[in-house]
Amino acid sequence: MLPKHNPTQTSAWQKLEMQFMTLQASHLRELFAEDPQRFETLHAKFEDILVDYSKNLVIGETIKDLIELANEVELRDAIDAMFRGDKINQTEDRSVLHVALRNRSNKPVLVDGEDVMPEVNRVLQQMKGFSDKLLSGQWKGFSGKVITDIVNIGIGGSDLGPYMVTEALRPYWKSITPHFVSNVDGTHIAETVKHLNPETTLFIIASKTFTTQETMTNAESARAWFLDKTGGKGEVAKHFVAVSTNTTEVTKFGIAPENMFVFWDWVGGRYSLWSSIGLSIICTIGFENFEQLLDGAHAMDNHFKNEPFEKNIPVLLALIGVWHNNFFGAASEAILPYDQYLHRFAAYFQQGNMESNGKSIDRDGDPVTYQTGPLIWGEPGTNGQHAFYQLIHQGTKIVPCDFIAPAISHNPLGDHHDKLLSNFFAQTEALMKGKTEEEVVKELTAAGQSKDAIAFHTPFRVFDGNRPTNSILFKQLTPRTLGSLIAMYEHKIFTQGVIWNIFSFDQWGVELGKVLAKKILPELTAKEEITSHDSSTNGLINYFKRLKSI
Ligand SMILES: O=P(O)(O)OC[C@H]1O[C@@H](O)[C@H](O)[C@@H](O)[C@@H]1O
Repeated sequence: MLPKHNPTQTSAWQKLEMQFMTLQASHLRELFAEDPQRFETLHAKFEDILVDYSKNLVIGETIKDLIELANEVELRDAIDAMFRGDKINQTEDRSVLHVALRNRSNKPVLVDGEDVMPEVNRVLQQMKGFSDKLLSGQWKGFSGKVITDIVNIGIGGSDLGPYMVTEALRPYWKSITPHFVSNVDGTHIAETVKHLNPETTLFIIASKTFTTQETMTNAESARAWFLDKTGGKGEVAKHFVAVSTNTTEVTKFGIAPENMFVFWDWVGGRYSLWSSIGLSIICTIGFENFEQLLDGAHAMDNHFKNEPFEKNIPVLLALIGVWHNNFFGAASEAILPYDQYLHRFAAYFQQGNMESNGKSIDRDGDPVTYQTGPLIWGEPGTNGQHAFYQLIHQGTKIVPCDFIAPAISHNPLGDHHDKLLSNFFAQTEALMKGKTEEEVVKELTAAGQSKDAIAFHTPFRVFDGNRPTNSILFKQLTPRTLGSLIAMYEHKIFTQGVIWNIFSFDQWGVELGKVLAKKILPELTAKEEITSHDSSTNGLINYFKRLKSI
């Protein structure tokens, strides 16, 4: 079980409140001027990944108190409980063992007294065998042609991870092109299959439960499209495989047991890309590259499990996040990768973070009296700079940002990468330093502006600065590095959940809407006026029906 502590009742919290009083009156520019060693003291390294957290309004003492907070809430015990396989997902009575999926040491991990590693390795070998056959052309479609395209049909955790990773690792693609269909909006599947050849396309139906409305609807439509396009000659068994924990439902759908790849209830949907949910990743980048991804995550797992908190990157990032969220009142965090390949990274961690820590009931069942998970958002640099950075630089809200960049591009075109990285460095410097009134006046005077013009223009051109950022810099976006980066954020989320005393591995908040949608569905085709809801919902449904002339 996880230890339970109200973080605001710890002595560290009181100390942090005092620190906040002092620090909120200081400016990062001064802190850098006062301490030339600031970068040296406030950065951490893991393999070639450097995390610079010196551009946050913290001093050594703050980090010390934040670590004391982690100690007071017994974070170390919580980490051990997860790795040990304790049922820390108490509201679903499940272990939380995505770390076992990438446990490259193969040391036994017990769930209900049974080692899960043999099963994990068996499914990995099954996926290797399948992807080898597919990529070598040995697996043929019903008409004898090799598979050129795969379509992963899944949603949430059964879509976001594989989609993000295959996009991030495009330089490692082999002979098969992956496609992803998630939305129940018919446009998604229709537009995806439009240009595909059913003879050379394989569908992977990915769903932990195999009951998710969106996925099952899309899977049925895919099967109908396949049978229609092949004039009924197509063999479903050669073009459909499934990834699920639910063997009964998979069999009912008509997928042969040998074409089913299982995983287990101790794998959370949003932590499942390491399991057979990663089948589309393996079929795209090959098994060896997927192993590298697992290796990178495993190395980060060991770092998280063993490093003292002073040097522990996920813990430090989590603590700094708590500092911004609970003391400075920052409601969101932006993830800003300066790497086009990471264009789905923020979207991926929107689910990872917000579904895990978007909770308001503590582990005793009581409402929390403090802020929990932040809103997560972001776009790749430099696109964001020309869109929403205005607010980050001069708006009324504090948006702590993670800037992420590789030193070496997979596409070394002219000076593109140096230009990209010059922006990466410039933005965090600008956000930290800002631009003073004095500097603006000097600049306008040098430009020959009149006194009146200077007086008018100055306030708009001042930048307060003092805006917090982390910079995460590494050599190149390889499968191994990506594995480490994903695991780093996963463990940051875990750490924060422990501090906030909430259950990070359930998602009851998504259920209510699903239930109501089921109730509404038949009402949309019923002849009569709908009166069973509130006036707004009734009004909207009835107007929709009028528009559709039902
Ligand atoms: O993989 P499944 O069972 O189809 O579930 C997909 C998604 O369903 C959503 O309802 C859950 O909130 C997600 O956590 C989950 O990833």
